[in-house]
Amino acid sequence: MRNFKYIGTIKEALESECPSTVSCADIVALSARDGIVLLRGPQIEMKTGRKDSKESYVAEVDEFIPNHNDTMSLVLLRFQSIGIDVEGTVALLGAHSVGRVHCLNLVNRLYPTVDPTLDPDYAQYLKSRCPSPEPDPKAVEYARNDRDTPMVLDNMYYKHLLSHMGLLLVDQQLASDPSTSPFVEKMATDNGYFHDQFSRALLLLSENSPLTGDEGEIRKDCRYVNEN
Ligand code: HEM
Ligand SMILES: [Ca+2]
Repeated sequence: MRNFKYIGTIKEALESECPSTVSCADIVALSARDGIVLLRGPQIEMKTGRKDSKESYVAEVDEFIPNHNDTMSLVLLRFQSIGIDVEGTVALLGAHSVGRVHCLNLVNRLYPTVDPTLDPDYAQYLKSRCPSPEPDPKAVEYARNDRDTPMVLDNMYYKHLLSHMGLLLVDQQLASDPSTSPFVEKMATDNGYFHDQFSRALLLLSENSPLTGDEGEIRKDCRYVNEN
């Protein structure tokens, strides 16, 4: 989302070469595929042919996208409802082996008291990154998801979870919940296993109820539905 502008750049290049042919939904999916390779993750063969929606469903986002303070059982239920099992959900969260989290989403674990499940040294570091209990929502104040290998999609995320260095509550819960912790332990020791499960689950995610044929359109500008 942080670099959504590049979706527009890719769309412009495609439209000038081959108008009204490649959907924004396919651009997003293939960008994820290529981003994963650039971050030294697995090569995932993805299908194309998704259409873009003819309406905007912003109101449905809150209903279907899990929140980082949700319980583990609710998070698992949400993924299960689109055919992704517990093992796959644990693997998908491994995407938090790259990228950042804004302080706004972290301060609830740091102030007024530090979440006791958080490693104390790590909490101290996070406080230095996020010194105010009430960060300005517009400020670019953040902590990296993974301080050791921030630009590699590897199993470092799971090693950190086992050392109580999960950044979001949802991350830390993955290591403590009995239904997910066995997978966390296995992924922490086996990067190949993590990559295999991540590939399998990302394919399922990318093929979740696509619009085909007349159900959708090829948007001209990814930020707007077509006029007609
Ligand atoms: C229970 C499910 C999930 C929750 C609650 C969740 C929540 C979050 C939150 C709160 C952030 C920080 C956003 C910010 O402060 O700017 C974040 C970042 C991120 N998430 Fe997730 N996430 C989930 C699943 C996933 C999945 C399935 C993927 C991909 C397969 C993913 C990939 C990422 C990435 C790459 C970032 C870093 C973004 C950046 O650097 O700008 N997340 N997530
Ligand atoms: Ca990493």
